Amino acid sequence: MSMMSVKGFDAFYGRSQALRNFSIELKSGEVLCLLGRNGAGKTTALKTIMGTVRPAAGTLMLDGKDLTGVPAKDIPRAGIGYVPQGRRLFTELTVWENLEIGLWTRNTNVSALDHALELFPVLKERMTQRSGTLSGGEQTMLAMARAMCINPSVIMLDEPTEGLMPSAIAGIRDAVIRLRDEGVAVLLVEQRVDAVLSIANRVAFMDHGEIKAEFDIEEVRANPELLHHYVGVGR
Ligand SMILES: Nc1ncnc2c1ncn2[C@@H]1O[C@H](COP(=O)(O)OP(=O)(O)OP(=O)(O)O)[C@@H](O)[C@H]1O
Repeated sequence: MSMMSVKGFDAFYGRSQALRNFSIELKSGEVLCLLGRNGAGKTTALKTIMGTVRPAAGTLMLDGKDLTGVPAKDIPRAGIGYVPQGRRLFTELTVWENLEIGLWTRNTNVSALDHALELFPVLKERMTQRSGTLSGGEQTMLAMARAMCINPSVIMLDEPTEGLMPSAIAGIRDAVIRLRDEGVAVLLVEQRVDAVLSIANRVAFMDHGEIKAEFDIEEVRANPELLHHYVGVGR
């Protein structure tokens, strides 16, 4: 049973504070949705966990291992997969080459790749295609498959369905649910209320770099005005 724990992250861009005492706990087999208005600090929270933004204070633990201050390049090796906003694929490289980079990252073997392709069979037929020419949904699937190639205990997804058609969104949602059911801990930044309600186990509301409140999804379903209250969205 895997567990990631972030405690008391502060982060700054110059003199402006982007994270304030940011703390979350995430267990294997659950999806925690991070919700907040534009600029609340959601992406910064993920980048700070990945080590590309250095926290001024706070600790990061994964399965009892202290990852605080570990260089960004070693975070995926420790088992944290990341699908950044906009996917960040190597668009000039083929599907296979992008996946290979995932495998090299943690020296995982082909079983990790087989598993990723089982989740996203559409990629199997496109291994030699340049990834920049994939559809938006396929690109997101490739970014998720690449993250799966490290056999992650935790996977963090930053608005994976942004800009996708409804049919592609459903595919991504199913994939996230499968990852969760396989015991991966999922941290999801997602704006779509219907997606949040259908896949999250818990919701953490963020504002001005801080977690303001956290609820089990049942509480949010029973009190949808919470969404309006914290992020200004209705149903
Ligand atoms: N590289 C940077 N340099 C300076 N300020 C930054 C930088 N990146 C983000 N910020 C600022 O930090 C704050 C938090 O940004 P962040 O991208 O984490 O928010 P977000 O909640 O992910 O927003 P969105 O929903 O719009 O993606 C914003 O005020 C943003 O302008």
